[in-house]
Amino acid sequence: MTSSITVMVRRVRAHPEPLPLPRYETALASGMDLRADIEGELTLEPLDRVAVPTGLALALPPGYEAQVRPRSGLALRHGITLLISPGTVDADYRGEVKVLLVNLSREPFTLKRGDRIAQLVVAPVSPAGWGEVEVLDATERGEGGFGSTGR
Ligand SMILES: O=c1ccn([C@H]2C[C@H](O)[C@@H](COP(=O)(O)OP(=O)(O)OP(=O)(O)O)O2)c(=O)[nH]1
Repeated sequence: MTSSITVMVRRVRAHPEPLPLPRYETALASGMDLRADIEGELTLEPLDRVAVPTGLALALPPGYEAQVRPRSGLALRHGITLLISPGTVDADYRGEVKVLLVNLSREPFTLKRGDRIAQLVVAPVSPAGWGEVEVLDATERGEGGFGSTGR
């Protein structure tokens, strides 16, 4: 069992019926579902793109990020998928977390208030510096990529 960290969260939209905070649905889940904090409904026509508000602003501890990732079920059922995946929420970002969606289906897609539209994965990050060299160390993979190991 790994220890958990505390992420400070602020609701940025006042509403008489606030949405529940994201939570892990199972004991070992890595993502917490984000909900659409919209008034009523929002319809995306085919190829429409929109930054859907979640109503949440975060203060992640230094050394952490949050990744906005698609939910596979949503993509499969409705043909709607995240335009930018994963999105990155930086530890110093204090604005509202938004989910970038594009409707890739041929049909309009309607979101309702509280629909779970993406998942948030909180993860540690290592700051990296550059070590510039003329020759990189040899590895088994070498320059092979993009399917070089077969199907
Ligand atoms: O799916 C996303 C992606 C980003 N963000 C917020 C949090 C992040 O910290 C900020 C900036 O994101 P990013 O660094 O990806 O954007 P950029 O295009 O590089 O803009 P900037 O110049 O503001 O960094 O926008 C979201 O709310 N949802």
